[in-house]
Amino acid sequence: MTQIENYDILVFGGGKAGKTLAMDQSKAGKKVAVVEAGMIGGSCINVACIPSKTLIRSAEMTHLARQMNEFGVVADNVRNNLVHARDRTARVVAEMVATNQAGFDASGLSLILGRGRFVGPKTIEVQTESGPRTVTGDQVFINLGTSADVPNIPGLAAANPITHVEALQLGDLPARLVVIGGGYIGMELGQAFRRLGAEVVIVERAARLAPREDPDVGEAILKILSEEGVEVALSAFDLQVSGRSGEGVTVRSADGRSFEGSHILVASGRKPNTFGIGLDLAGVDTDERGFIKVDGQLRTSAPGAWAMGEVAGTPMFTHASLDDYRIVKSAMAGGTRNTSDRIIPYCVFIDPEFARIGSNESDLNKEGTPYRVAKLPMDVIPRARTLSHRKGFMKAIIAADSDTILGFSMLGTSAGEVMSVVQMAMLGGLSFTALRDGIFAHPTIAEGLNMLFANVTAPSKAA
Ligand SMILES: Cc1cc2nc3c(=O)[nH]c(=O)nc-3n(C[C@H](O)[C@H](O)[C@H](O)COP(=O)(O)OP(=O)(O)OC[C@H]3O[C@@H](n4cnc5c(N)ncnc54)[C@H](O)[C@@H]3O)c2cc1C
Ligand SMILES: NC(=O)c1ccc[n+]([C@@H]2O[C@H](COP(=O)([O-])OP(=O)(O)OC[C@H]3O[C@@H](n4cnc5c(N)ncnc54)[C@H](O)[C@@H]3O)[C@@H](O)[C@H]2O)c1
Repeated sequence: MTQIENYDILVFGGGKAGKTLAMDQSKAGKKVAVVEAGMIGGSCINVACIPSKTLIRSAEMTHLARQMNEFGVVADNVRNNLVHARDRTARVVAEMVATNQAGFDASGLSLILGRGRFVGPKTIEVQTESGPRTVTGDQVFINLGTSADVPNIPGLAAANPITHVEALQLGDLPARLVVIGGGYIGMELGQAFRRLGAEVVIVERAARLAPREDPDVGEAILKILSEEGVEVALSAFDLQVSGRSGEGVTVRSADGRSFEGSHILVASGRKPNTFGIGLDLAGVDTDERGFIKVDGQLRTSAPGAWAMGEVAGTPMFTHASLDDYRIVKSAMAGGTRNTSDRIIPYCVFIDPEFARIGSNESDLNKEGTPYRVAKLPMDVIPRARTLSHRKGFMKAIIAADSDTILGFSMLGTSAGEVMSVVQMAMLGGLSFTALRDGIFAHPTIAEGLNMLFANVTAPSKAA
């Protein structure tokens, strides 16, 4: 065994929560090490949110350029250069990696690059370029993230499918991309590749897109994608794949439908990076899917070991992982913040965006909770007309017997930003009338909130 190096704080996996905690604790004077396989700054900036949103922006610009006539601009023969788009994406990623590296350096933490695995409680062996190192921590924080799951579909693994990692680095546009899964990644990248010039077919096993959202959301997204030429095959079960990605593939569903493509992208969910890393030797328990079991303050079953971010079953968003850091920091200082007392917003970066905070109709119907609903089509909002961004709607959910805002969903331009306005009202405990009667600048998209909340009906009187 190599000589053991001891740290006060040992962070295993440098995702959003882990790197933030590590810098914070190092600046506070603790001796801190981060064991990271190679993605400085974690998956968000290297292979996930940042490169996908950067490529999506290139796709959006291409799409807009094709519509220039509508705006009185003559732009003929518009086409996308994927190599330039890819290089722009790589530059944005490189800048953010450099910013993260500078942050690590300034904080004084030790970054140990190499794949790690537990060899005992709070003890990790790391395979670094210069050989194995063994490190321990008084407290260990596991933030290992997840990877694309390649489902057990006959022929899929043999087809050598690409994942988001390869898709975001392509220099040659696939002629026809078959996407397995119509969730976040499938919808975002499916639309982007269509706009970049590829034919795209999304094969989804659920009966509608965005199945966790209200049916009107999935229907509206389906219409938007279909109008752009993205083919969407719903209720596609028991798939079988033949061929190889890059050479030609065929996907068949049980009902006899067949989808051909040049490439296949798998986007059907994620699996935790917990396999083969000795969690049993560390005394850290996992659930049947491999996610680490934690309590409400993110403690694992092993004393002095915590888990944060996706690997701990936290909703798969960077801002949720960041909030795990806040919860752990609070818990370390004796605080009581808990994962059960937070509402996590999210935004799907299709165009127009879809964003949600709090409950939707489907959630409340399932619970049997009565509510009031107000809906507003985007095309009545003056700003949406000036921008020619008329698609989608806003929807607010209000308690049946009080003015409390229970939730907000929006499919429309700037949905992520407008949702944050409603989120602040919810966090501040404001009633919906504050958004109905507040003065918003004209003409902004947020101004639509005045109109939306003016549509809330009066509470029903108890009999
Ligand atoms: C294509 C895509 C787009 C996304 N877009 C968004 C978005 O727009 N907005 C949003 O909020 N979320 C988005 N997400 C989700 C988001 O990326 C994650 O929720 C976020 O990065 C938080 O991850 P994390 O902190 O759990 O861990 P990660 O950031 O995944 O970090 C885990 C780290 O552990 C390291 N690691 C793993 N195993 C080992 C090992 N054995 N030894 C050493 N190191 C190891 C990995 O290299 C990695 O750096 C997207 C995800 C994908 C895949
Ligand atoms: N904008 C964002 O915040 C953003 C963007 C991308 C990813 N993410 C995060 O990453 C997570 C993973 O994304 P994802 O798109 O891989 O997963 P997802 O859970 O969002 O969607 C997976 C989809 O694949 C379908 N599916 C599963 N197995 C299938 C099969 N065998 N055949 C056909 N369809 C199948 C599911 O029904 C589902 O609709 C997301 O849940 C999200 O939390 C967030």
